[in-house]
Amino acid sequence: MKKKKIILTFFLIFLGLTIISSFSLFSGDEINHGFSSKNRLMLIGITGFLFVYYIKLDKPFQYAHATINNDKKESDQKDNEFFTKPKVTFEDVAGLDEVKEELIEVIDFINQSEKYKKMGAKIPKGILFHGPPGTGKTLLASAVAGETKSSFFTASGSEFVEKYVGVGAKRVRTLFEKAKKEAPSVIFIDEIDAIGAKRHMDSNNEKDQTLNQLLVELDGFNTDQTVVVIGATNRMDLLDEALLRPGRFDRHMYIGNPNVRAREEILKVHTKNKPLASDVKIDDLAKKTHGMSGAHLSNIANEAAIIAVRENQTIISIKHFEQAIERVIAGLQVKNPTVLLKEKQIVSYHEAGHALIGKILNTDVVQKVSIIPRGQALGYVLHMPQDDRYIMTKEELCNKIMVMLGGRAAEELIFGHLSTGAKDDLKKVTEIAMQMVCEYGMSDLGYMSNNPTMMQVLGKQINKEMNKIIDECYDHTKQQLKVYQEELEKIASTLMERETLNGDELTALLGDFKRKDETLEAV
Ligand SMILES: Nc1ncnc2c1ncn2[C@@H]1O[C@H](COP(=O)(O)OP(=O)(O)OP(=O)(O)O)[C@@H](O)[C@H]1O
Ligand SMILES: [Zn+2]
Repeated sequence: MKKKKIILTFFLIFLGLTIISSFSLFSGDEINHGFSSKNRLMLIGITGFLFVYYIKLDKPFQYAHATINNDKKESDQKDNEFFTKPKVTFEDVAGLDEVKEELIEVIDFINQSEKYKKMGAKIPKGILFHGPPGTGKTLLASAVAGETKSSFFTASGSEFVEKYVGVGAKRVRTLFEKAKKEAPSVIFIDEIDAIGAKRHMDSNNEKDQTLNQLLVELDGFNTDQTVVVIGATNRMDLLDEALLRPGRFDRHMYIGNPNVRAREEILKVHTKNKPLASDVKIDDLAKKTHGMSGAHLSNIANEAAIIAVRENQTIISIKHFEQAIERVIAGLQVKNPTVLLKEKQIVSYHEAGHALIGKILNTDVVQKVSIIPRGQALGYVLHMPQDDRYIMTKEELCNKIMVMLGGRAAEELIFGHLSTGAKDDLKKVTEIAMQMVCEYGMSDLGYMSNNPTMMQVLGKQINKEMNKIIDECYDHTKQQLKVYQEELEKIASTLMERETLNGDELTALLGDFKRKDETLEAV
């Protein structure tokens, strides 16, 4: 290949020179020198063709070059390991005002570290974000780096345990070394519970070594280095005490699910660059998305846009958002479901039971009842609380249980037997009853506050109290359904026919059904 290339190089030089000389000779008499313009054109054509061939021949050299580039890329990648470019600032983080306010002090420390160092002030180097998933912990940490134009290093606790098996402790050291070298920097360790969970007294396993290294690193850097470490977890209760001690992760910030105002802000951020129809009212959407996290809301905004594109629309309307909410809450709609007629009947009564009890007790607003299978559910009722609630009374918790038992009670009332369809309902009911007894002191056992020793000793009595609550709620639910059986049949048969009813349709279908309230009092 090399020989061929050398010969071709010489030949091309020779041809090139001939063409050049043909031009200089041409200044005189072209015919005398034997270079007609036709010949010259032919010569240029042949040279061009050979040149292309020459370039093709050169390809292996290019590959070699590419390999060198790849090697360089790999070494760059190693250098950039853990490093992420922060693309957001506080403007991109909606709501969370109290947390942002607290973080302003940290930002000031990074931006004006000299001011603090002069005063000998020790600024918290370890901050712990804790709270449910998808509430913006990662986003917030990235925004701290963005606001301070710091280098941003991210790692996940589970990565140290799963990806870097055997070298977790070494990777932690590397992470801190890099961050110190690039200071000012922000280190973000997500899922910190994966390495920071309580150590076992007798074991010296790899996870413990990684955690020990993390503790060493946290203790190791002083105020001269402007490095702030932010950890995040959904399970703060699992963390080793040592990690939370002063000087380590000693500032704890709870990042919870957004309230209605924050949901509105988050939806605004995520619909900012999307063409919205005039029927989309962000404040209404915020009310309809109770209990959802920022990640859910960003998902809904994106899903609504995708649905609109799928329908060949140029703007996103409220109907697309409603479909997106359903998709996010209830899962994907099952295409061509094969549900037997008998099953469809059972599901219709089951969902009608939930919806009707919700209406009777006037708990949350029923937004939709459907027997179209979604995800693993054969039917579902979407209900949303009217307002954000922070305190609930015993009566309200019982009402919640009754709505959940409405499905099972309707099945028993109409068909005289039970089915497996109430599995999830029963799980949720048991959870609430357990909280009522063990956390809220709402049973005859009185105040308990989730004390593990007490729970062990009183195990049987706790069960008895929980059963008492659930049984009473179930009896009451069945009574209600008996009184309103006519309405139950009406909802179920409409569902059989139309498969879905929205909140307004349900209200219209029931009319002034509460007229029976007096009868119920007498039951
Ligand atoms: N307050 C918020 N403002 C704007 N967007 C938000 C907010 N909270 C969450 N989001 C959106 O949700 C996405 C996921 O959030 P993020 O990854 O920060 O949550 P997280 O709390 O770190 O979750 P996890 O605990 O599961 O790691 C973000 O990329 C963003 O699009
Ligand atoms: Zn149910």
